[in-house]
Amino acid sequence: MSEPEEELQGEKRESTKKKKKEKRSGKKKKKEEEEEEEEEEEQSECVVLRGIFKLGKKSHDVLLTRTKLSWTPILPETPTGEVCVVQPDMVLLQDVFAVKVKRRRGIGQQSGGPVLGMALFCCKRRGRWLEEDTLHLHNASSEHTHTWYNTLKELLTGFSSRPRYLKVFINPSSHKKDAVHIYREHVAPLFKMAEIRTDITVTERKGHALSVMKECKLDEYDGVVCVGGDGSVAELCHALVLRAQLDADSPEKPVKPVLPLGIIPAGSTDVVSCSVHGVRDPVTAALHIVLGHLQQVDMCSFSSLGQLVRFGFSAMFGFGGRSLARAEKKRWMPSSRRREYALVKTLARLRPEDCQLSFLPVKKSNRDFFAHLEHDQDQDPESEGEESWTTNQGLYLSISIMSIPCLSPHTPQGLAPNTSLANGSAALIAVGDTTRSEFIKHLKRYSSSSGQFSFSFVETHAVSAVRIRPRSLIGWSEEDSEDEGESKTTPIIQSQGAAFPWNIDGELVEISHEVVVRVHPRLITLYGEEVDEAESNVSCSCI
Ligand SMILES: Nc1ncnc2c1ncn2[C@@H]1O[C@H](COP(=O)(O)OP(=O)(O)OP(=O)(O)O)[C@@H](O)[C@H]1O
Repeated sequence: MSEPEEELQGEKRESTKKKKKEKRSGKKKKKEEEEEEEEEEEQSECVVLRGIFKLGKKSHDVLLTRTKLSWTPILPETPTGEVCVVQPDMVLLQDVFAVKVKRRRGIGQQSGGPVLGMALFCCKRRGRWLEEDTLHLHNASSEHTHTWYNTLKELLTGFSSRPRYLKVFINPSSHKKDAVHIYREHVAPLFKMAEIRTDITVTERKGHALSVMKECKLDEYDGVVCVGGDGSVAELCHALVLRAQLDADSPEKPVKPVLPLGIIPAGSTDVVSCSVHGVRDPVTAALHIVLGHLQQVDMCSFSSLGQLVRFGFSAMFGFGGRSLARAEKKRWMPSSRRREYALVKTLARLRPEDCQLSFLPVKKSNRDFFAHLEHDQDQDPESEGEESWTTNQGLYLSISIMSIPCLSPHTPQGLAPNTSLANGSAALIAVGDTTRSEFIKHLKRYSSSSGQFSFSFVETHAVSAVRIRPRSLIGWSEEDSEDEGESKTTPIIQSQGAAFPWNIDGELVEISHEVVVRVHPRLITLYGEEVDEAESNVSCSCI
């Protein structure tokens, strides 16, 4: 064998050896990790405390591990000596949000009193509803009870995602004007029980929350809470991202806010709240916050002529925008009547938009990447996995871009059931020109089970960006002002001449020129969890 050949063989042997070594060390590492996991599991299942408490009238053998508290009734021996095996009941500590020492107190007595035992305040699940539940454990020994109380408190402080200090914004003008009452009645008592401090701002006008968020000292808080409807939620989400951008001195690129946002629903539709809770319920929402359930959520930026309009979750152009613009002009009507009136009127004057629609589809591999991404991984896939822009010119009755499914009691599976909270893309739903009756058929299917997209005039795509360039110069104001009277609302973007109404997260935004929408994967963290369907108890009778 010649020298170079020998060298080559040597190199090959070396590389095979290296590979084998790497494989061995990989296997070793995996084994070590598995052993560590097992050890952790064993440790968490190790009994931390064991003692006797009365639950109800019966004495129980109570065990506390790092993850759960379980109890089994202590049964007297049967005369035959038979052993009766009873399965223990248990509560996971991840569902416990407070523990208190119980004392016997006379009328008017504020403190002291003999110890009776402990009360554990937990969260019980009923479908998607979270409810408060209390577990009473009685033992008159002060020492025994305090040992358990202190240990439980220490274990509960280990849940690092649970907030201790929250900045709360309440919109007193939301929907039925009962946001303050909802907060006081259903949310404040839970926060108090969980020893969460709050700093409350009752907003006085549109944009108030945004201006407070731009200036307040954020680092002392663990989270922000919004009590209001979708408009308030949108303002706070926008404010959180803007503030993060300002803090990071990043005027171009959106920056992920450090603080999560909790949403207490007090609006008329509560689409964002429904999408992360599955129900419109202030107690469920408050318990997600108290227990620190975090869900990362994709957001979009909406810009026109290179200027940021706002950050948000959804936008509707065409029918959705025009319908909202009509509803806004009848603000004095009750919200459900207003919505029905606007829907019917917009259907009666149904007309397509002549525009150029361009979009950047998301590659399947990119969607899979997000589906498998772990919560704590922080990669920037925005630049990856995109195909090239697709452009269509034509007539559209409606174009929607939604980065969340937009669940609501009216549309239990969402306006965009084909997207999820954190899949790194948005659903583009483009409804081409068709007859009024076909369009109504398509709309009606949203409130039933499915099939809303199985029409030849509807196309859907998973996208990372969309550009809509209206061709017609006839905007909203020119066409509709003569029969609608004066607008009582001020659009966020004032424009000169004809402008097109956009519905961005339920807020009316009037824009004259093209709009570019970009998806920003997992840009914001909300308190809640991914749900696939909202509970529905309403039906819309207007169409
Ligand atoms: N005190 C206030 N008076 C008037 N508007 C306010 C006040 N505080 C906040 N706002 C603004 O009101 C707008 C609408 O609020 P919100 O979405 O909470 O109520 P809603 O429109 O009744 O609910 P929904 O959007 O679910 O129909 C938001 O843009 C918010 O900035």
